[in-house]
Amino acid sequence: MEAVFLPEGVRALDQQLERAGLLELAMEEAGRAGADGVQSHFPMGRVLLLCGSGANGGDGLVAARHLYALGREVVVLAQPSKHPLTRSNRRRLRAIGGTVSPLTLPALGRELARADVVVDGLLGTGFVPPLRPALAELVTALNAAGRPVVALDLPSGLNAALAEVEGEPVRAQVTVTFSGPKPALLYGPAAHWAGKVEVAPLRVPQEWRLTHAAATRPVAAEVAALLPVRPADAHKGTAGRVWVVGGSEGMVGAPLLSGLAALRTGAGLVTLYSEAELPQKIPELMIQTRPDLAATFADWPQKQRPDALCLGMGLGPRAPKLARLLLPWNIGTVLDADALQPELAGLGHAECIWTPHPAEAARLLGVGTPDITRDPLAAAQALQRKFGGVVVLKGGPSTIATPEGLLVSRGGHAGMATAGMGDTLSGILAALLAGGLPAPQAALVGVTLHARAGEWAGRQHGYGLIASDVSAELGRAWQSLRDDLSLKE
Ligand SMILES: NC(=O)C1=CN([C@@H]2O[C@H](COP(=O)(O)OP(=O)(O)OC[C@H]3O[C@@H](n4cnc5c(N)ncnc54)[C@H](OP(=O)(O)O)[C@@H]3O)[C@@H](O)[C@H]2O)[C@@H](O)CC1
Ligand SMILES: Nc1ncnc2c1ncn2[C@@H]1O[C@H](COP(=O)(O)OP(=O)(O)O)[C@@H](O)[C@H]1O
Repeated sequence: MEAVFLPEGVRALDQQLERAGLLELAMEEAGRAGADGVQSHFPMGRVLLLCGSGANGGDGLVAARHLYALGREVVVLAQPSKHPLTRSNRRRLRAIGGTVSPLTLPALGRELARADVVVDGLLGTGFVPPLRPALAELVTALNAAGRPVVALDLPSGLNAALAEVEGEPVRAQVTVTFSGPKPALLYGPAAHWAGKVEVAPLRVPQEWRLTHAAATRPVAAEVAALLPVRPADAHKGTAGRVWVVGGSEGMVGAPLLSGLAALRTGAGLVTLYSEAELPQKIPELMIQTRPDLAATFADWPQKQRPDALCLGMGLGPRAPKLARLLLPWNIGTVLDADALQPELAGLGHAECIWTPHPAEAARLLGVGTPDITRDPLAAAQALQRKFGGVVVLKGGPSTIATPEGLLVSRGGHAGMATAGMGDTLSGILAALLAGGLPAPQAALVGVTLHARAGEWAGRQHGYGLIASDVSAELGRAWQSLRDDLSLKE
């Protein structure tokens, strides 16, 4: 289980490490991981290390010592050290013959001309934006030189907590981040500056890491362990009955995509309910057309209710009324698209999943879309508190808010940025709910399957992949996720 950290979490963890007398060892491990990152990605040539005055600079000085010991040609330009461990690591570097020169613009210019790779140990989680002008000038010069950069913890000038970018941060090819990733390394546009992100968890007790984490990012095997296993004598009645309630004139494809995804995720019986005529394109789907869905469901006998509902895709303005009617059924319910309306605040129950994309999330919270995308963790949490149940704030990655905490998804493919992809996710989630997974687990498994199927489809179709390609790959995605579990066992 990987931990996602905000700066305050890193500070609290550092305090705990300091009390235990382990902070120095943690910096040693961090610096060594940084040096290993340089060695594995840029094994040849002269290394220029830029070190700030805080602990991030200390990591840089440790990295310099390891690289020097490995026989690399090393040049260190550093600001005056303020952190006690940064000071002691400066002394250690000097003790083995390394030199440290003051970090000035002329010195940087000279050394950049001769460097093959640069290590950015200027600022980490202690950075408080905006970047002061003297450092901003150095960062601009560094980026203009076009040398490959390995950033320690995060590229200097990025606010670790946020996905937004203010001013010009260091542009890194590789970022070696410590303890766990920070939101700025997970979500664009900030993450675009970090290059390839490698996590050096540091040998910190798992419990300490999780205590101070803002969110977690489960590894594939942890998600795979949640996949339901069906008995050999299963039949369509036990494999989960899903209803998709959606579609309206001109919007007839959305419920079909949800229905297809529900079938491909293993739902035994999938029925589409709509007030519009839906084309019978997928023979395995049962289609029920009703002139007034609210009247149809008002007196529906409890015994004939499905195992899970998927509501809102292309449904139009009737969606909130139907949501009010169907949420009290208290069965697994996915609310998407037109069913994502602020008037439904507080109506979520333990088995429901709201699936907004950022613009829908903004509508639900009454804020602008940039307020959502700059801080997806906070937005997902606010949505969960306001609407109840489980929230999947969609994106690449998606953020899942449950009453127990926040999760960040892995995987996906840029080709998934196409219409109908969210409808597909809704169908997957509904099938998992119908199969008996509790909503928090269904959200995590569903988002992971969707992303992985997108990866498989992306290999074949690239940016031209369409939503039904993702459904076609769901079986392979499921199987490959199970393989991750078997490999671990
Ligand atoms: N558990 C872990 O994960 C571990 C993490 N570790 C590492 O600790 C790092 C955090 O270290 P940290 O807290 O010392 O802060 P850090 O990022 O070095 O920045 C402080 C410096 O920034 C400066 N500064 C601030 N704002 C500025 C601005 N706008 N413009 C210009 N300058 C500005 C500020 O200057 P001052 O305000 O003091 O003048 C101060 O000098 C973390 O990222 C990771 O690398 C490991 O070592 C151990 C285990
Ligand atoms: N670049 C990407 N990487 C990973 N997943 C993506 C990416 N772009 C889109 N997705 C996923 O595709 C889905 C898009 O949903 P949405 O915008 O609601 O589509 P629609 O409304 O057209 O059905 C979300 O689940 C999102 O996480």
